[in-house]
Amino acid sequence: MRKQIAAANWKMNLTLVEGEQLINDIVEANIELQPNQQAIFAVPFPYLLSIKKIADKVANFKIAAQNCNNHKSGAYTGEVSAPMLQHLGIEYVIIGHSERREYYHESNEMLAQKVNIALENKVAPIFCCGESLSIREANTQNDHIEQQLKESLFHLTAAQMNGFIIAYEPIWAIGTGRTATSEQAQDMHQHIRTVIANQYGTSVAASVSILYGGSVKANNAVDIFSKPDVDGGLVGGASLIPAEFIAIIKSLK
Ligand SMILES: O=C(CO)COP(=O)(O)O
Repeated sequence: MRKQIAAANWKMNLTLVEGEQLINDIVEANIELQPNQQAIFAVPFPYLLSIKKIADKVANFKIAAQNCNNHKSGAYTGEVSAPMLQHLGIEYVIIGHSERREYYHESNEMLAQKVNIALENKVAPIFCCGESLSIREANTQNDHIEQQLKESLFHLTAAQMNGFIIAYEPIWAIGTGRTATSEQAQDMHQHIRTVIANQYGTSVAASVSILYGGSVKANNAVDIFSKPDVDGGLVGGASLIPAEFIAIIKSLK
């Protein structure tokens, strides 16, 4: 049974004290998670260990970094490597968020390198894909997403793809309050699963968790997560508010 995941992406928000307060509030809610359900907190690099210490009180609460470099080590001032994350005990890393693709010019090819280096170091990628508004308006989103997956992931073996996590985040729905409808999310998630099935077979495709991201809130999470190919969400703004994110975790199926 594939994982159902509520992932918080704090982005570049909160002081450490505010972050600790937020995760403490969520821990204290004593949410009962099923064995296949997880909450993942993608926090700023300097907070990884402090937040991990609090999250570790709950078995299915995990920590993610928001990025890693595409090299193992070296003269890359200001960067953080996958081996560093592994040695901190960080289990996940977001790779290819649209904000990094846009502001830091991360190409599909560079993201393939990041995926490789994360996997080599046993940090599981949460690989993001998504289309811009102009691509959606031209109705070429399916081809666009397929290309992102092919160029960044399809060199992987079936064993590496088994249980992989992908986040579909339409750029036009991020931070805009304009969420995709649950039908639009389901259509794309089904497309993603079909593309994976064509490459790797149906059993690998069925094992991949596909999260939806883009203005997920407490009041739309149940509807979006109820769709058969939606395995939870990657949540920005609403993950910064305890009551909102608690409700989103409770909306997992
Ligand atoms: O980018 C996102 C999560 O990675 C989505 O952000 P919002 O939930 O704020 O739209």
